[in-house]
Amino acid sequence: MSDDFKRLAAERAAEDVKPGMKLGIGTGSTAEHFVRALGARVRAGLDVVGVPTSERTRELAEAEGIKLATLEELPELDLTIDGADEIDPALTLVKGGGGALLREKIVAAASKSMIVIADESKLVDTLGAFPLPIEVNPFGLGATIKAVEACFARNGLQGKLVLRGGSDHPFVTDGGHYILDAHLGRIADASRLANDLVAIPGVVEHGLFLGLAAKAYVAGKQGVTTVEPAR
Ligand SMILES: O=C(CO)[C@H](O)[C@H](O)COP(=O)(O)O
Repeated sequence: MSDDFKRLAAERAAEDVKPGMKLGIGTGSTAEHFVRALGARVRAGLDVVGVPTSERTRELAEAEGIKLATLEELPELDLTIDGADEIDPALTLVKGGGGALLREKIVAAASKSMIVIADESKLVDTLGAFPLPIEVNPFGLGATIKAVEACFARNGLQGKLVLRGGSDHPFVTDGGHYILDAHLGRIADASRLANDLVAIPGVVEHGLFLGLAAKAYVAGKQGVTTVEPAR
């Protein structure tokens, strides 16, 4: 069911793509539905160029026959379409469940607009039930973990910090980094936490996306709903 909702949201977003657009293309199972829907439109004659946010997305987009470029070649994009792990009423997101948060954030920030696609289970009142992914440089991992824990304490937060994949076989991102998943439960002030996390030298990026999403297409039993940021 949830996968059908993901597909519906993705197909709705594919309708917003206009000829000539330079597109950021997200990562994850919802984004994969978007890539397939976009591929169908491309094969029917739509001329667009996409910048993928992961190697996984690149492979699928290539297989779908979508013209691709890098962000070096196209540093300004019209629209990015991507999934999310959590979406709050301000359209602040938690992303990175699929491990692509760094490239996803760089691509979204280089886009004039970002549309989030999701099934309704991703809508939350307060972020934090989904573990917050924090991408870190492998160098000095122990010191970075201590600094991240101190940052949580300053922010009145506590919870397990788990190295994705475990210490024997850590998950490695497309950029060669590790991911720490922070089980915080509830993030009352995402903006403050985001600013504190990026100030830690070993932190490359975190999965809080603030002020990037213009709207979300969220699909559920009632069909696809357009969600805009609550002011
Ligand atoms: O941030 C992401 C990948 O880094 C994904 O957008 C997020 O994990 C949602 O995934 P899915 O669409 O599979 O539910």
